[in-house]
Amino acid sequence: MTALLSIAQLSLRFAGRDILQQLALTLHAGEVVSVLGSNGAGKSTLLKSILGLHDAGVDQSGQILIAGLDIQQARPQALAQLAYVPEQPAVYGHLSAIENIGYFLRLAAVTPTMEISAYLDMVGLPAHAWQRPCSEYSKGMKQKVMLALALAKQAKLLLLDEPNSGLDPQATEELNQLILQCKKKGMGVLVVTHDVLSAMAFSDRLLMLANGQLQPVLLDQSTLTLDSLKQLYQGQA
Ligand SMILES: Nc1ncnc2c1ncn2[C@@H]1O[C@H](COP(=O)(O)OP(=O)(O)OP(=O)(O)O)[C@@H](O)[C@H]1O
Repeated sequence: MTALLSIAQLSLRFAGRDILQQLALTLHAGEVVSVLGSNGAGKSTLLKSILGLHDAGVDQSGQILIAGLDIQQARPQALAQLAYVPEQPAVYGHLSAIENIGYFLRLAAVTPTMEISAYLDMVGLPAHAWQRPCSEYSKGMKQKVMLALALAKQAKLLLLDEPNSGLDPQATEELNQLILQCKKKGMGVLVVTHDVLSAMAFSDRLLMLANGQLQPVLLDQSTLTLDSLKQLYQGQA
């Protein structure tokens, strides 16, 4: 089975400082992987590498394949396979959910297999909001629009940056369930987060980014304390 995300020997330097060092990661269909790490560890840098967003001048080496497609050599085809939800979901405030999704699908030259409203229904966005401008939406509602777009686009790989930040407990639970729904549909999901409890709830694997590399983390919710987490982040666990 082709991995949906395959990263090999990824190294990246900013101003002579190593941020990622020979980093490796493989993620398959139906798998949710969460990346934890201290502030400044390089989590957003890693996402940017996967998205091919670094300036041409950035010192980066290694290989990133999305559904078997090289992000450097077949960028448009590789990017067509993924959906990215940034920490602040990027939707046009003056457009409604339906208009936003319609616009982004047209940009991607994708014809959805169902009505856009069916995808909004699937992610649980209340019908009364569908035609309202997204500037009136909460963060959780904007995330739902972006997840509906990911489903309509039939993205294979979903990247989520800090999805739980700024969400109240109910919105957090709804988002966690949506991530599991994407997993059930066979998407591969990569989450960068500081919300360890949520990550434990929806992830198949937890990884810690430290010293430019990803290491597996095993956590037991029953013994989790702030102290044990601090130790984990300091590499002493
Ligand atoms: N364009 C850039 N030029 C130079 N240094 C950068 C650049 N972007 C990020 N950095 C540095 O690279 C390091 C990793 O940053 P990054 O934003 O990836 O960390 P992070 O793990 O996402 O942190 P946080 O949890 O705070 O969001 C930091 O020291 C940051 O200052």
